[in-house]
Amino acid sequence: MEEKMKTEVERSAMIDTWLEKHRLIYTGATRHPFILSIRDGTIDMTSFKRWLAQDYLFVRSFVPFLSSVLIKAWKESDDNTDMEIILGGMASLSDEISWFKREASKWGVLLTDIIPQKANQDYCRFLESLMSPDVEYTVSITAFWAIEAVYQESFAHCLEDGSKTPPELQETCERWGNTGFGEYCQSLKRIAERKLQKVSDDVLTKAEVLLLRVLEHEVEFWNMSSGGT
Ligand SMILES: Cc1ncc(CN)c(N)n1
Repeated sequence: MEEKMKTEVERSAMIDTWLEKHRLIYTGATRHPFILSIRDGTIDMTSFKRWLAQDYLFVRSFVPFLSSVLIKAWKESDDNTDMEIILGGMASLSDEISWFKREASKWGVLLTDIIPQKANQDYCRFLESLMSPDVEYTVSITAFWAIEAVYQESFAHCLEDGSKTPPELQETCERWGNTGFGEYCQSLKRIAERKLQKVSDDVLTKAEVLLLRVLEHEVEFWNMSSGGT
């Protein structure tokens, strides 16, 4: 009894504990030079257009991943509201795809001709691996939260007082940096935290490892957008 309670205490706020433990990579993903260059107004527009085109492809791959999370919620969740929160995420992805199309046409980016770069291919392959039914709902929802949270934290940073985000990029930052998106990320985090309290140590370790993989892929995605590999 005492042992079980100790475990529950240790597992409360598991995600915050992991973010503390892996602070360096988390900061690398949420305060990347690409984001800092938007925030200080020095962004190279070639990099922005590269990001826009590559992220459009990424978001298209994100839809089936999200569908797999929805199916897992339906099968494995002990709380009906999980499905509604994830469904809300699906709806906003549909909106996101329309936004990418409008934004691309504004910047003269042809979305039909884009070739996915290596970092994008690797990330999309990773998403596909998470779609396997062998990946537990808890692991998937933790990864899903991390993917959304990196964008939320990154773009919200470009909207803070003192930032010099160019007016033409304001809308992009608001898309992920707005408070509604922040609340949605908080809801995903609460689902993940609730599930992480109940899983075996093996699944807990798997969720932590995959959370780290997400952060690494996010850093690589920003590097690619900045003009790296
Ligand atoms: C690479 C990446 N990561 C996260 C998101 C937020 N859905 C995104 N659009 N692109």
